[in-house]
Amino acid sequence: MEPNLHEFSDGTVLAEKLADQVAHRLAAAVEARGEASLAVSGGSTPKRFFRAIANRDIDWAKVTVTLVDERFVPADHPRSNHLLVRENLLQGKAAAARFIPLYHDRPSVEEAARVATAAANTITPPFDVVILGMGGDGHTASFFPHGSTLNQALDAAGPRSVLPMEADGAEEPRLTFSFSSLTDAGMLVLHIEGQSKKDVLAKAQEGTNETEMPIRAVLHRASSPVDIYWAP
Ligand SMILES: O=C(O)[C@H](O)[C@@H](O)[C@H](O)[C@H](O)COP(=O)(O)O
Repeated sequence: MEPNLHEFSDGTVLAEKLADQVAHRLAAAVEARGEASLAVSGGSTPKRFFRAIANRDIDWAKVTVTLVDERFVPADHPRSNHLLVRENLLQGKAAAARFIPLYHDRPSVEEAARVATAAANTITPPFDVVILGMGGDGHTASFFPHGSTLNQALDAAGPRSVLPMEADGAEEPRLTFSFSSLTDAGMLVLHIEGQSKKDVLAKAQEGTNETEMPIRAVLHRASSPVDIYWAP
């Protein structure tokens, strides 16, 4: 299934439009089921989107927010995605949302992943909305090239779970939802900005080697349609 490319004049216009679409999807889920779920990425790109969605007028008390991946650092560490979400998304109206962290203070990232998997299993699958980013090396979530658990993480038949991941491209051990947890979302979005990311996307779309560019797994075999949101 070919991804749908949505291009915008700048990151602010993109953030507002994406926030409209995500809010609509979450509100519809709450209307239909009495609950909704949103899994977001960390990094620098999502910040404007977080601030835009935070004040959309939906029943946030019925929305569960989590992360597609997390650095294995405490929530007060500057590289924590939980910190990023707490400071930019779980504000205003969205402060009422339930947040499920991936980081847990355990002696190993493997033990933290087991605890995170149990906590994540309280979220009714599939996610209503998943927002992925992409690194310049073609990673997404914490599916890093040649990552320590990459084959397991990208296995479409694998269990819905949070896995530990270590890789040369990751500054610290990571916790990441598996491919099977993320790619059947009601709304599956890849949010990238800048020409260099667009060039990386084009290279990813041309090739097939997922170990080299794990984003290819999402682009080529996600069960949900992929909506790419891009601005210069
Ligand atoms: O924890 C993370 O870093 C993210 O989940 C990661 O997958 C991110 O989406 C890309 O690295 C892009 O990051 P930027 O938006 O900062 O380029």
